[in-house]
Amino acid sequence: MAAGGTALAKPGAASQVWRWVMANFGSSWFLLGPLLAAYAPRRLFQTYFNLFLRRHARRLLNFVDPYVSIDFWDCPPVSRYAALQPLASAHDTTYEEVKAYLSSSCSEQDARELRAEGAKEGDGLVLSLNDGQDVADEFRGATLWWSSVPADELVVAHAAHHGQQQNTDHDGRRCQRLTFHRRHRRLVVDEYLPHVRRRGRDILFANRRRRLYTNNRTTGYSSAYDKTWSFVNFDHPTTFDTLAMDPDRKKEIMDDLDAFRNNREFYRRTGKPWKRGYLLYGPPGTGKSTMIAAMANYLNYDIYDVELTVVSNNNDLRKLLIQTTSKSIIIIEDIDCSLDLTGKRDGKKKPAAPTSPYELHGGGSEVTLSGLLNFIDGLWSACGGERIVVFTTNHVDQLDPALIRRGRMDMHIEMSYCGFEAFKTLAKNYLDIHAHRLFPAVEEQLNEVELTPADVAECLMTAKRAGYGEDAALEFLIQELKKKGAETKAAAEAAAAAEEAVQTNESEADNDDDDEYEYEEDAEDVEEEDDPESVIPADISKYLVAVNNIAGLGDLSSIKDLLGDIKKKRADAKEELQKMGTGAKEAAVEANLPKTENNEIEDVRKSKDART
Ligand SMILES: Nc1ncnc2c1ncn2[C@@H]1O[C@H](COP(=O)(O)OP(=O)(O)OP(=O)(O)O)[C@@H](O)[C@H]1O
Repeated sequence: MAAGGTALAKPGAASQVWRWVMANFGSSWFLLGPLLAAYAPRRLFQTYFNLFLRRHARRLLNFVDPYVSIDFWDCPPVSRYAALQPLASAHDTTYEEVKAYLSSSCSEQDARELRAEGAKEGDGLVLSLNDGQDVADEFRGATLWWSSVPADELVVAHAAHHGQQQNTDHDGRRCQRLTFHRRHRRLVVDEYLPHVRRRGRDILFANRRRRLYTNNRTTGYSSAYDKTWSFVNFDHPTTFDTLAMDPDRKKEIMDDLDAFRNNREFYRRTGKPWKRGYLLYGPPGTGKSTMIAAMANYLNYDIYDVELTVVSNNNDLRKLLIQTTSKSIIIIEDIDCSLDLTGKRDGKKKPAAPTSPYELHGGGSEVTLSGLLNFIDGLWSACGGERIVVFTTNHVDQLDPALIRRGRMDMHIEMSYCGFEAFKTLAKNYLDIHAHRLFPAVEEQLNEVELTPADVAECLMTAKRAGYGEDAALEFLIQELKKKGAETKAAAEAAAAAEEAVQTNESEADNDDDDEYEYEEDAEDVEEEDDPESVIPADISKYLVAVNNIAGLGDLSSIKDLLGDIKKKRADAKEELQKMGTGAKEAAVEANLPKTENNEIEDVRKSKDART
């Protein structure tokens, strides 16, 4: 307007310009003007602006306002359909991560008006900026500002700018805005934002409530609506501090877990999937399950407890794996009892006879060793990363070596009977004592007796429940250990006696076999030498003394018959002997067998007499 005013103030000059324009462009302007006005005045202007002016305008704008902003929108609620797609449901979590990051920054910084919301999981609170508040953040020498912008404000501005209807999709949503100088653009995009996301993820992970999952029975016909895993919150109180085991071994395991957790780059560099297998083996009650709980608490991981017997086939097993999250421990307890996994890797297992209505309708598990091996370290096992697989067993020797070879089960951990160091942990847990005058006596007994930590824990619990003090509780434990020692000794003696008896019987049986062997050889010699005397070896006289009586028979065929009969009789007698107890056996050897043989010999003699 000011320029127009000046022009009006100088009519002479203006009319001169006008005259010049009309002289040069008058005719064509009069022709084109109405056309342009009718068809494309606005478009023409936009094109002209984009081509020639925008660059200059932008330069000017940069000069006036060199700041760039990035908005992070709250995600719309996940649709029901998306929630049913396990792989697709990984919706963008950036907003949550940014908010978690800001939550920690906000509490440290001096923003005055904050908004507090309950964390989605766990008991924590998420603090965020109230509308209109902003907070500065420093990163590698750059200053950046975060502010919370109400969605309505953004929507109105956006709609006004584009001349559109207000989009109601944004209702109730919020936006976190990051503002920074344009010279930090690369730093922000390449380093700062990944840092914010990583840190936010860590905060969300630390605040979440841990879960213990178990797999639901599958039928082989699962649909997208089937829930593969069910879960409860995992609140097991066991830690490595309360786990009773040798401290050096415990430290070794903790170091191994640390090395696993902190070595993401190492796994990436070496091309190994980021996972590790642990085999826990030992007698019942030595703390295998307790160890898993301690591991989960130490790493802050979720637990997926796989019940193999309700997984119908290898395909369903793979689906289970896909639906586990990273930072988790997948366990298969009592792997030796879970399924018959001793079959050939590729061979299909022979279906067992159905034992329940479920199995009758085709519900039995067809998971094979091969399927399980793929589950542990096939291609699918690498998805997600940061996973630990744990097998437990009471009978490590019964497992297929392929299942537990190093590389699959990287660390084999033996959980053994309670030693003195382990006892000290239990004494601290249950009696709250670190040392006591009775400890040496307990140590002495523990060196003698094999008692599981579960047994020792139960003793101390019983003493505690009975209201015993420290002295009485330890005395009680010592008595229990002595009792157990006496029982063990008696059992060992009985076992040794039984063993000795078995060995005696076996050596007797061996002697018998030797006798038979020699006897057969001698009988063959008889045929050749035709000398009945030589048939009777003297050293088997214990059972065959009566045979000497027929030395004068002289009839080879009768002797052969006799030998055959005696042999059969002895075999029968031996079989009977094996069924008898030791005392009865001796009696039979002394009394029955010779008598039987004598009778037999007598019978043969009679038949011989009859023939002659
Ligand atoms: N090493 C241990 N440290 C602390 N407590 C233990 C330990 N071992 C056993 N316990 C106690 O005994 C109970 C049973 O132990 P746990 O279930 O861990 O044994 P397990 O070896 O897994 O037995 P199973 O082979 O029968 O499953 C636990 O609840 C715990 O209270």
